[in-house]
Amino acid sequence: MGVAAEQGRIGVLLINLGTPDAPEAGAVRRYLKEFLSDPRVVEIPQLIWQPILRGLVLTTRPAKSAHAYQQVWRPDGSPLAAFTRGQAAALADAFGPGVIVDHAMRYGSPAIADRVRALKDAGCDRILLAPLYPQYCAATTATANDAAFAALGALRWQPAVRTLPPYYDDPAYIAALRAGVEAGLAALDFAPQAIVASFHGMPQRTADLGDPYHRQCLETARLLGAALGRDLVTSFQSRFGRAKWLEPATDATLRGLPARGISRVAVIAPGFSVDCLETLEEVAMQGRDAFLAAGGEHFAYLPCLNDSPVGVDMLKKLLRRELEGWLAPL
Ligand SMILES: C=CC1=C(C)c2cc3[nH]c(cc4nc(cc5[nH]c(cc1n2)c(C)c5CCC(=O)O)C(CCC(=O)O)=C4C)c(C)c3C=C
Ligand SMILES: [Fe+2]
Ligand SMILES: [Fe+2]
Repeated sequence: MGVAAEQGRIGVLLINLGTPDAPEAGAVRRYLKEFLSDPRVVEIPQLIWQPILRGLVLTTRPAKSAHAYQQVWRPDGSPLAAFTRGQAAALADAFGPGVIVDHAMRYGSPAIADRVRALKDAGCDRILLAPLYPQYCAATTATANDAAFAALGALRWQPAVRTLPPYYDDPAYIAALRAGVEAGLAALDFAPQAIVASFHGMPQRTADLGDPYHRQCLETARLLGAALGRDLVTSFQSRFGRAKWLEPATDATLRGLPARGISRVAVIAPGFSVDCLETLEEVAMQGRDAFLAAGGEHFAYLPCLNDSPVGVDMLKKLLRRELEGWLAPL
């Protein structure tokens, strides 16, 4: 395509992780191959990792994961994709006619490179990249930005670019989480003795090498606990592979609560911008089963902010702030 006919627009690109196109082994295999081949995600030299990935992981995991995806798939697709589309749609007109809000996925579609080019072709000479991860992790935030920068590297006439910083301690994020938890608790027919805040895990080594993700999760939990006026039990889920991951693990934590006299629990996943396989299947289904099997009596999973008005308002606030100087002050 030639030079865009119109310039002077601003693009906002919401970026999330990505998800398979269908809850079937073939589609899951394609997704996992791209995801787990990212050196930002699995930090093992490719010469060693690729034979394990192709010979072992991609021959066994896709069928199991496809089965898990089938438990949560919606008529309009993967929950992660549907909620991310919902966020982009709800934000579409948030910043006026000169601002185009779009969304992309780091793995699968819509691809980041395609959406960056589309924004440029639509006349955006300024783009705000917004990886929707409250806590920074190189395996999520950095690789999303890397992919966008790689796409920019192919352009003769690059737009100016900003990136949304992590927002793990932002008062607007904590307030939105608090509102979501309070509404969720009010709708329950039991009073939980504990609230478990489950974050996605990562290898302990990644934290030791300087990734701030772990301490940003702990800070989010501390601030949210203070806002709610009660301590949260913090844990880390979705362990992958044999290395030591962040602890305590969510499944072990849930299994251990009844023995500590806690038989009524609510679980939240504040690190996930939207509900997805990891929250809806691993926590809300497997976690519930584990807790009840260990003697728990009441279990509730409270949804992520997703495309709720409270969640979208919070994103609007964060994004508007990053657009300061590009847009006239409010
Ligand atoms: C080496 C493995 C992984 C690291 C490191 C990792 C970090 C990480 N992931 C998220 C958010 C999500 N992960 C999701 C799925 C998922 N994650 C891994 C592995 C690692 N994640 C796998 C193999 C999978 C696929 C599912 C499976 O086969 O079990 C998802 C959900 C995707 C969906 O389609 O719904 C999210 C979201 C974060 C925030 C993070 C940082 C620490
Ligand atoms: Fe993950
Ligand atoms: Fe999982």
